Parts: sequence; C-alpha cells; structure tokens
Amino acid sequence: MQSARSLNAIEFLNKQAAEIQQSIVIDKSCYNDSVKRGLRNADGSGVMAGVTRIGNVNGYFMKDGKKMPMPGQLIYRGINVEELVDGFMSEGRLGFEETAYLLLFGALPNRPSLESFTRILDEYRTLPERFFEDMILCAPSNDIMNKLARSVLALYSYDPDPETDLNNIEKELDQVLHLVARTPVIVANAFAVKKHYYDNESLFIHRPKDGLSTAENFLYSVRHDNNFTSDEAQLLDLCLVLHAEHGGGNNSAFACRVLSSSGTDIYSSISAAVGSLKGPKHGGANKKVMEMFSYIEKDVKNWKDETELLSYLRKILRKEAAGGDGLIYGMGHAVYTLSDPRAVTLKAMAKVLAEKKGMLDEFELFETVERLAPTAFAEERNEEKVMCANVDMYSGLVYKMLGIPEELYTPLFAIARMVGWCAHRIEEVFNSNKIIRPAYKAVAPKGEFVPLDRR
Ligand SMILES: CC(=O)SCCNC(=O)CCNC(=O)[C@H](O)C(C)(C)COP(=O)(O)OP(=O)(O)OC[C@H]1O[C@@H](n2cnc3c(N)ncnc32)[C@H](O)[C@@H]1OP(=O)(O)O
Ligand SMILES: O=C([O-])CC(=O)C(=O)O
Repeated sequence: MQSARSLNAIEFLNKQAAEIQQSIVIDKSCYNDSVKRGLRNADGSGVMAGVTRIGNVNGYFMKDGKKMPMPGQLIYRGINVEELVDGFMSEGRLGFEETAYLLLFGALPNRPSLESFTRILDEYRTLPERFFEDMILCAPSNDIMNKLARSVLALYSYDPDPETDLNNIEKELDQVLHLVARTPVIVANAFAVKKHYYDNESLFIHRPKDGLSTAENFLYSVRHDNNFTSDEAQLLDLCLVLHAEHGGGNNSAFACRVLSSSGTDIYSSISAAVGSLKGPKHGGANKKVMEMFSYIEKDVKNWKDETELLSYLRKILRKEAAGGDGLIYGMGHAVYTLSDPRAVTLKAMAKVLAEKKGMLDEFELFETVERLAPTAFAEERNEEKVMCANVDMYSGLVYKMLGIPEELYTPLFAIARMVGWCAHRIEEVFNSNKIIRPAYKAVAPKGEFVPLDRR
C-alpha cells in the first residue's frame, strides 16, 4: 500500500503536475517523413524494424503508393493459421502443443517429436522448490499479469545459470521450454492466491496432471472440482492457438526483441513482454472489452435501438462514457483493416456458445457494436476509417461462456503468447545480434544554467 501523502507531497505534486504539462507537449507537426510517431509511416503502415521467419500478419496491400484494405491473414512459419486449425481439428487433436512446436522450432512435429515435446512440457511444469510458497503465496497481487511478470523475473534467481550464452542455444531452449510449461501453472496458482487474499475465498491449489494438454491442465487447475468437458478443452485450446503469435512488430514481441537485443537474460526480456501485453491497448483489451460492455449494458436502455447505441459509442469516443478512455475496445488494429482472422473465428465460436447458453442477446449486442463502431468513429472524428473487430473483441465473451473468470482473460493471452515471445527472443539473440537503438529527434529549445538564487 502507498503511504498517505504528506501536505508537502500533495502541494509539490500538484504544482509539478501543472508545470510538467508544458515540458511534455510536443507538437504533432514535429513528426514527419523522417520522425515517425509510433514508428508508423504517413499511410499508417509500420516502419520496417526487422526481419522474421516466425509469423506474418497481412492486413493490407500497397497499390500505387496507397494502402488498400484486404481480409486479414495470420501465418505461422509459412502456414496459414486457418489451415493449421482445420488440419489438427480434422485429425481430432488439440493443437496448441504442435503449434508451439511449429513456432519454436520452425516446422510441424512428426508423431515422435510431438510426443517428446509434450512429455517435456509435463516434466517442466513443476515449479522450482519453494517458488510457490515464497514468490506467489507470500507475495500475492490483485493483478495476475503483474504477478506473472514478477514471477518470470523471479525465476532468474532459481536458475543456476540464468545469463544468456551466445554459444549455448541448448541452454536457452531449456529456459524457453521451462517458461512455456510453467506459465499456465504460475497463472493458475497466482489466481488461486488472489481469490484467497483479495476475494476472501478458500485457497485450493491443484498441481498440474501429467498427460493433459496445456488447455486441459489449465481448466483442471482453475476449477475447484477439476472437472471440464472435452468440448471446453477444445475451445480453450483453439483460443490458445489463435493467440500464440503475431509477428515481430506487435508491442509485446517488439518489447521482448528490444530487451533481448541488449544481451540481457531471457527472464528480463519476457517479463517486459508480459508488462507490455497487460496494457489496455494490447492484450489487456480483452478485459477492457468486457468492462466496456458492462457499461453499455447498464447505460443503454434498449440494446436493440441502434440510434441509442450509436450515440453511446460516440460518447465513448468523446471520453464521456464507459470509463472515459476514449477507446472503443476490441475495435481497430495497427495492421488489419477489413478483418482480423482471429476475431472471425472467435466470433463464430461465441455465436455457437451463445446459442447453447441462451446468451444470444448479449452476443447480438457485441455484433451490433462491431457494426456501428466505424460509423461512430467516422462521425466523431470526421474521418472515414476501415476498422474491424480485433482478437480481443470476442475472446472475453467466449471465456465468459466457458465460465472462466475475467481476471484470467489477459493471462490466458500471455500463456499462449509466451510461445511467440520465446521464438522471437531466440531469433533476436541467436540471429540478429545487433542492439536495437533508434534515434529520437531532440526538439527542446536551447537553455542555459541559471544560478539557484536567480531562478
Ligand atoms: C492484441 C491486440 O493488441 S489487438 C488490439 C487491442 N486494443 C484495443 O482493442 C483497443 C482499441 N483499439 C485501439 O486503441 C487501436 O485500434 C489500436 C491500439 C489497436 C491500434 O491503434 P493504431 O495503430 O494507432 O491504429 P490506427 O493508426 O488505425 O488509428 C488511427 C487513429 O484512430 C484511433 N483509433 C483506432 N482504433 C480506435 C478505437 N477502437 N477507439 C478509438 N479510437 C481508435 C487511434 O487512436 C488513432 O488516433 P490518433 O490519430 O489520434 O493517433
Ligand atoms: O499485432 C498487434 O499490433 C497486436 C495484436 O493483434 C497481437 O499482438 O496479437
């Protein structure tokens, strides 16, 4: 708990908050062809910051120097995710483990390799001795992403040889596999402890069970009675596959690559990625979407009245409703234009589940918001924008219908994305091996030192 502010602190912070406004303002005109706001070109496309063989995200194509919208495509190691999903589903398997293998090692595993890989994950799920007691039980956090980032960093001190060795990729792979295997366990344990300390519930800890997949083990661990159905496991597995990787430029993978490029250890790099994903404009949006809809459900009298809904969305954009952030969460994307393929699949899953669970009204509200958001944006900003639902729009609704609590939405994203981050880490450290160091144009006016008594 932060200690109560003294009078001096209150006055100081008040004065400085007003003063700092002057020094942080940078006119948007300072950004131009050579200084790129958010590392974005004038047409909104991202600055090319690197080269990767891991994932590819296509959301537009260039024609006569103009960005043209197209249906989104997500490709893992050259394989379209839709094809990957159809492939393992048609063969009647869960797919997260083979997706993880594909992303980490570059090719789909054959049967013996997949079996060794899943056996290693079983073996590596065990947390280091006293890690749970000392790092999770004794130092709980109300926020599971915060607990995960701290746990990843803490694993450094439980690793007898934690520093990166450029001549030892095998050691790095061992660290990677431990992180991939342990992340769901840390999340499940951190959640149990959070429910106990902050929500006054009984504490129960289920150790992971050998032979279960990542999705099955997660459901097994977070449910009081360990029970889950194969349909539930299949849906969660699919969610994990869809969230596993998104190219090198997404904020968390790039954060991981930036840190990795300095030569720092894997735990520092990955904890930074977790911190990035927590952000509400990134993976944290799945939780924010559900918060936004609880405002909409409360404030909009008639969900079917599109005029009322549109006017509420415009209020959100004006920062006058739904928490005042000014964002319609779950909408928009830095790359995708017409569609985010993950959102398309998640929406279809949400619809089927909503029909089964009698939640079609809620599903239809999400769908209407998705349809009206571009109009609200165009009317409010006076600017036409091709804008689609992103991965975070329907994932929370799917999790809600699977009975998964809201605190776990972003951590589930992290469990899946751990694979993508680790693949980018390996590529950055063992291939690029050049410190990432862009330039910043300094725009402060010239100043001079004034003696203290004359200020
Ligand atoms: C896993 C993921 O990270 S998926 C994304 C999850 N995030 C969200 O759902 C949050 C809501 N969406 C957004 O904030 C944005 O669409 C982002 C962060 C995803 C992408 O942002 P950008 O790359 O800046 O998008 P883009 O360049 O198309 O945006 C143009 C403008 O529209 C605004 N905008 C884009 N989407 C939205 C939105 N959903 N609500 C309000 N304004 C938006 C941007 O803030 C930007 O404003 P600016 O001109 O003042 O900078
Ligand atoms: O690519 C991005 O900017 C964000 C995103 O959708 C992801 O990381 O899954």
